[in-house]
Amino acid sequence: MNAVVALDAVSKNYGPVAALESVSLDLVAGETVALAGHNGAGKTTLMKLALGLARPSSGTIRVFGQDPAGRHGARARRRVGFLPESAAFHGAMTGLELLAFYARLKRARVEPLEELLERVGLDHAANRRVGTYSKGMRQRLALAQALIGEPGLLLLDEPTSGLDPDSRMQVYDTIDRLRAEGSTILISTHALAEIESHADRVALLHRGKLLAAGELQALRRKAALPSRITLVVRPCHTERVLSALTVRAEVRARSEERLVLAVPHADKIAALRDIAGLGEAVTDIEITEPGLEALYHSLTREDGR
Ligand SMILES: Nc1ncnc2c1ncn2[C@@H]1O[C@H](COP(=O)(O)OP(=O)(O)OP(=O)(O)O)[C@@H](O)[C@H]1O
Repeated sequence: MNAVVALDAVSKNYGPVAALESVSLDLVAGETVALAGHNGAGKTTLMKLALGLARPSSGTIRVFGQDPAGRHGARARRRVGFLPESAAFHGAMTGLELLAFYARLKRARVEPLEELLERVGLDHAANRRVGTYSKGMRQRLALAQALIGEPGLLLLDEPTSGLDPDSRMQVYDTIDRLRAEGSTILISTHALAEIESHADRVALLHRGKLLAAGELQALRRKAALPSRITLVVRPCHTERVLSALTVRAEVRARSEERLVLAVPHADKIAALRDIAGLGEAVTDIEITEPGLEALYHSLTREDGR
């Protein structure tokens, strides 16, 4: 399958700082990949390389088969929509005027702009001055700006940064809709816990290195992190529950009526069978699989950092 974005052993140095170290990563048409990592991991640098705003120190990057910073990069760059980490707009213009301005800059068609505002849930505010928009509305306007010209690739740099939970949800709703329509999207984020359900694959960056890339389920299996089982037990039954377990289980927390266990993924079903056999000694159960944050911690520990 042809990659929309293909990085092959890409390194980028800023003087002594290695912002990216030999990163190889492909993004194929129709998939949403979360580029996840903490501050300074190299996420924005990777986006800048994909936009042709910077060149790799070594290795190659191709966007739609072209070097985006090369002689023929303009054709590829025109097919990319970009949401920068902090977008600033002129407050005196209306949402619609602003999109028309950006459409002219991009030499894109101006007619479907109302439709774009509708897609990001801003049609009701099309003729309001941007200065009266909330931060969440401005971010959705920035997303609409990135969608001008029906780009084949969307690069979203920290799209939910600094937003309250409601606004974050609205941005994710828009991203989910674009994803369902088959857009190709690269989202950079340090909000590891919340990105999980909004991407097909995750690429974990840490201090310029790609720690892992793949579907979350597969990464979880590979990291073999334990599942967390929380049990509510009848008073004074915790010991009985523990002695009934035939699998390795680490007790993470314990009180008279509550047990929190860490159980290896491979032993989870056997543990549940043991617990089911206890009848009414256990009154409630909750199973939590390790999230992206736990995975990231485990991989950075392995990496010795
Ligand atoms: N123009 C530059 N000159 C010098 N160092 C830079 C430059 N741009 C980035 N860096 C450094 O490269 C590293 C990666 O930065 P980058 O902005 O790509 O990370 P990030 O993952 O996007 O971080 P954040 O989440 O904080 O935006 C950091 O150590 C940063 O200080």
